Amino acid sequence: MLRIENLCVKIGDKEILTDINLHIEKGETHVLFGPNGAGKSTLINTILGNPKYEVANGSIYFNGKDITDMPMHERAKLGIGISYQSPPAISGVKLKNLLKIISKRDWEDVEKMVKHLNFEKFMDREVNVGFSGGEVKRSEILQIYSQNPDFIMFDEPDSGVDVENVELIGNTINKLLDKELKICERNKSGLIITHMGHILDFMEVDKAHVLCDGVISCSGNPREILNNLINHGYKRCIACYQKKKH
Ligand SMILES: Nc1ncnc2c1ncn2[C@@H]1O[C@H](COP(=O)(O)OP(=O)(O)OP(=O)(O)O)[C@@H](O)[C@H]1O
Repeated sequence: MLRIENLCVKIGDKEILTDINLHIEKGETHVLFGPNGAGKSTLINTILGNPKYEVANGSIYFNGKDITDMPMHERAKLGIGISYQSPPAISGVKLKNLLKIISKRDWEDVEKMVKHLNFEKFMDREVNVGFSGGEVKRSEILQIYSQNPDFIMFDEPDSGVDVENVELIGNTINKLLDKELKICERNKSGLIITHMGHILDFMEVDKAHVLCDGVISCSGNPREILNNLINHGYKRCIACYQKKKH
């Protein structure tokens, strides 16, 4: 579904991502770990086509199509979506009305999801205005469910969220990514960015990557990598990346 080859990304004169290779098949969900400033947001913004990020080298393919130079709105039309870490508040627009505009699903299904996320009382409120951290995450999940893209990036869906809501968000992401189906029957793929991996207690992912200083320093079994991070922090990953670099 998504293939990234030898991607180098700059902001101004500064190279932020170096030689990124990433392949996420249809039906797969990958997780991206990395310390602060590693380049995780840069990677997802580049996949989205945010013009602030310049692709200095390499290519991005989506369902076989080269989207490296494609504008953001066309990528969205192809089925690339994001659930943001800190989306803006939209004064004057009720959540219910926004959902009616962006939704590609039957309204009945959206209402079922509203109920599942215990979000009924937020439908008549202005989007994200005065929402707590956990409420913003649920609002984002609801919006991405309504838009129904095929490839979904979740930027830190578990940060600032209490245990009950991490479980609810994890279960909902599982639903969004067709996790109840066999991998060959799924139509969705995902990329999840997380610092500490709490969300992984409630969902299955297929592969993990660690990004250090703009380089993917290792990829492999998510649980193994997460246990390593819990026990040793990013120190070992940075040492590993420095060994590879020299
Ligand atoms: N406009 C900019 N000019 C120069 N450097 C920038 C600019 N925007 C981002 N950077 C740098 O790019 C690097 C990667 O930032 P990015 O936000 O992608 O990291 P991240 O892994 O998402 O971090 P975090 O986990 O803290 O959110 C950082 O060193 C950051 O300072």
